[in-house]
Amino acid sequence: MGKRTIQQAIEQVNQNGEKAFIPYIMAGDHGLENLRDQLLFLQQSGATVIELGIPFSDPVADGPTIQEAGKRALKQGTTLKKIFDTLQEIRQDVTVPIVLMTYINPVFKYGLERFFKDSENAGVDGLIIPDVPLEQRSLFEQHMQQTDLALIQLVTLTSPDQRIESLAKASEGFLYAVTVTGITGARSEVSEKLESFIDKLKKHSDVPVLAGFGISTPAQVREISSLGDGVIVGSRIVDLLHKGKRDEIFELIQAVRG
Ligand SMILES: O=P(O)(O)OC[C@@H](O)[C@@H](O)c1c[nH]c2ccccc12
Repeated sequence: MGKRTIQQAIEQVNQNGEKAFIPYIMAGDHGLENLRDQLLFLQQSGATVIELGIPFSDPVADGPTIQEAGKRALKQGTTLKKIFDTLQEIRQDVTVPIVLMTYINPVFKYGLERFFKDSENAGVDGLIIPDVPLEQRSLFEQHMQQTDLALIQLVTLTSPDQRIESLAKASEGFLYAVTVTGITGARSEVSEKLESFIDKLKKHSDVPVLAGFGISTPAQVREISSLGDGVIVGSRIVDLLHKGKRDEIFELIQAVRG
């Protein structure tokens, strides 16, 4: 468990000549009583790591699909405390590494020290906190250092070179290459600049480079995963899970196998 677990899981898949697939789901969408089943389904479908979103009332970086999932989760009474309790109960059944994606506000509300401690106790391996820039890391550095959690950094196509370098160096577990500018959600064309962008990231990063945002079809999964070490898919997974189309999720995940 911890920092190295995420990187190792991805590298192991890559060593087998395959790419990594990280599905994102919203914790508590359809009730936390279903979280175990959802995670096990993703694991059995071939997920390398799972990104689990914490529902929040003001999700500035989320597209409409994930915003709706967050609203559904909140309506079900999902709280951070209940998520940790559920994870603790089910964690031993789920073998894939888990990354929590949360905005900083719920973390402050929960209590910084308590958040990092409970994350670790619940078997969380890494964190994505998109609204805390690298420079502000000192906000929680002290508490984070007492844990073995990986802090995953996001880089965008529009980041200046120097910034790309520092983010690539700082990222733990993997480096998240944001492949479109703007919010999350499906889109149809692969950016031409993507290939050179991912090459550049690979050069500066000691951890695997995975691309995410706007990936929604098996063809896109195949194409984009081939440029780096794997892909992250959120909105499409959330949508298919909501509609009960599990066979399509399976197909999407299996697309990383070529
Ligand atoms: O939904 P998409 O377009 O497939 O993109 C993944 C993304 O949703 C997921 O990683 C995520 C959900 N919320 C976020 C907020 C910031 C960064 C990333 C995320």
